[in-house]
Amino acid sequence: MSNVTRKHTALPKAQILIEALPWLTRHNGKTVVIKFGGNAMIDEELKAAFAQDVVFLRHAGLNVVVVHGGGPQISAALDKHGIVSEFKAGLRVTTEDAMDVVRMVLAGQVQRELVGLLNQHGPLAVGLTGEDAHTITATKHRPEIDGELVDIGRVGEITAIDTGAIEALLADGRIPVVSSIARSQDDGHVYNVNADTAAAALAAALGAETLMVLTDVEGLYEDWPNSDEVISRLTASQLEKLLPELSSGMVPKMEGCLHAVRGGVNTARVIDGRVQHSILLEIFTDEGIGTMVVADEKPDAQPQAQSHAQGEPS
Ligand SMILES: Nc1ncnc2c1ncn2[C@@H]1O[C@H](COP(=O)(O)OP(=O)(O)O)[C@@H](O)[C@H]1O
Ligand SMILES: CC(=O)N[C@@H](CCC(=O)OP(=O)(O)O)C(=O)O
Repeated sequence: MSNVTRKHTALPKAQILIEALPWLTRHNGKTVVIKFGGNAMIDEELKAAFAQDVVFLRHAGLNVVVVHGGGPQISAALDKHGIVSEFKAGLRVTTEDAMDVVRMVLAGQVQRELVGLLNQHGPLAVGLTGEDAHTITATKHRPEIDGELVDIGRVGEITAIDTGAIEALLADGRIPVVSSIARSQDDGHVYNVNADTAAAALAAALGAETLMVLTDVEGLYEDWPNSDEVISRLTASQLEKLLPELSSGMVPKMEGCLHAVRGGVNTARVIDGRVQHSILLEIFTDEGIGTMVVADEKPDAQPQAQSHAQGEPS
């Protein structure tokens, strides 16, 4: 291949990199928390592409924190142990025996695998659970179902986040990979925390710019399961109104997005983790793919928007 031909074939690649510049400039030095859902870990190729995207962001100057799920992997392991999986209010009913399995699968299998994939690109990833260095502290969670508080075992409600260990890792150029297990603040147990909830709490506590939640749907469907119309953007207040209508896995996910945005995170996004390089796709589309949750418009911005609408010809 001649030098001229080489230049011609490389030019579109340079243009593609330049298209990412505004996003990368905006995010340089900022923190992004990426939640990789167990349902999005479909095959080896997808997991490898996820690791490439995360490492790319890290090398592009972002502080990346990975929080991983593993719901289907836990259910499969519980099944092998003859323990039936049951969910209430979108959360796994976690007996003491089940908790051992949850911890083994999340910290011993899923987290180890992701750390391994990331570290194929260099000495970057360090795995930890919420138990380490008091990163996540919880107390027993009793969700309210039909007006009654129910006991769902060793499921934790986050009471405190200590970002010290994660921040030290980020300052050292590492990629923390966090399993959603919490230490107890009062009874010496460990608790199972939904990974969306953990990711959102960490994003808020870290003052992250963005929370990205990778799952197995395109985003939040407007009228699930009847239609596949994805809501592309909604404000915190709009989401709050929608919450009571949501079901199953979307409940902790969207509650988490709301918590993150109300806690100061600029945008929380639910994106389709089944699409290869879905994280990088976000960089190249201004509005992003999937569903984006943003803070409510500032009060002083509203009158302007209203007067503009009023002034329009009917
Ligand atoms: N309104 C909705 N829009 C999209 N998905 C929904 C909605 N309501 C419920 N779901 C369900 O939530 C699931 C995603 O949550 P979950 O299974 O917990 O995934 P993950 O392992 O990624 O956390 C979807 O696969 C879908 O079955
Ligand atoms: C309390 C609770 O439900 N914990 C979750 C933790 C894993 C998780 O959240 O994984 P996904 O993100 O893949 O769903 C569970 O036991 O399944």
